[in-house]
Amino acid sequence: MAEPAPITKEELTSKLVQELAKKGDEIPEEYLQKDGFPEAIDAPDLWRDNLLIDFSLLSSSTPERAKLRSALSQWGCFQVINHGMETSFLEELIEVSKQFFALPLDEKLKCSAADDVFQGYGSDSVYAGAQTINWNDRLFLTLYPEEKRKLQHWPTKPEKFGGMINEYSNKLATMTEAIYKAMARSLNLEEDCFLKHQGKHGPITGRISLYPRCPCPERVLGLKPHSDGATMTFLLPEKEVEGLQVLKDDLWYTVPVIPGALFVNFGDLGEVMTNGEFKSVIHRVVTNAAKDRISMAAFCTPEDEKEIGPVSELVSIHQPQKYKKFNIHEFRQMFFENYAQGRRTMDALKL
Ligand SMILES: O=C(O)CCC(=O)C(=O)O
Ligand SMILES: [Fe+2]
Repeated sequence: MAEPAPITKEELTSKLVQELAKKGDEIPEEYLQKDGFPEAIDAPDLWRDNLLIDFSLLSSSTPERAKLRSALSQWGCFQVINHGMETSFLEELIEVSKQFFALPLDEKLKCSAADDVFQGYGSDSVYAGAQTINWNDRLFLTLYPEEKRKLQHWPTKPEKFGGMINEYSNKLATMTEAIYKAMARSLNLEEDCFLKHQGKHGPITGRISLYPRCPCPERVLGLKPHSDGATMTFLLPEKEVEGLQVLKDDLWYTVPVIPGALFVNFGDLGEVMTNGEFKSVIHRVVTNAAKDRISMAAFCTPEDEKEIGPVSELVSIHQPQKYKKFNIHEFRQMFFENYAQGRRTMDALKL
């Protein structure tokens, strides 16, 4: 199956959840989860202790790296604080994103994803195939490195948007490098082991999502259970509205919003790279009837020309290779095909 063909702006508009939500409380069948879905557990202490990483300690503290290792191998995610970005800056990023989604439709369509479904403003239903559709609209943008940005899809309004996103992306690129190093050291590997494998300037793609308030939250998901087609994802949530949940041992856990913290999760390419030492976490987003929710996800991937596969340092007689080797183009194709059929790409990557 090929990637989806471009669609017209009219088709795109007809699939926007924000427009649908304005029409009233009737929800089309294709958004409804037939059998509902299980509730999540609140375990706030876990997120304030075992799964909370102090970024400023990663380069100097062995215990902090051990905590990182344990979080990634057991859960595939953590929250990170003391990363050097002010809480007020992060809150403003969400605010500016809110302002984008609040613009008139015509203005937003200037960044439309109609001609390229993986860049710009649009909704998931465009390429969801015959499955239940996610209750969200989003703005997809290549954030890093700068020369890969497709600026025709970048909003010019609000005016602050471009500058703030630029600052944020550069900061994430620096953080990624430091986290890859700490991950390697936590596994007693050479510090540059994962960095060499990924390249220093692997693309970071942003996905800013709007989950409009939903009249039927018990039957509708903002984002269905999935794992990310990335090595690692940084997620900046809106401070007042929770929605993200992660799966561990068949139970769902609410991810609480910790002001100023970023949620970091491992994706499929990260699990492959570490030969399964670190897990690609399955997660989902629930909706709520009271408020819209905004989040900003940033997906880190390897440099395009890198071969993807488990690093040789984590393959041995005692630790057989668990995943195939492939390149990013093969991966994107597989990811899209599996996504459209509601399957996990991870399963197709196993040997
Ligand atoms: O909105 C969120 O909290 C999660 C977003 C996400 O999982 C994704 O975009 O892949
Ligand atoms: Fe995700």
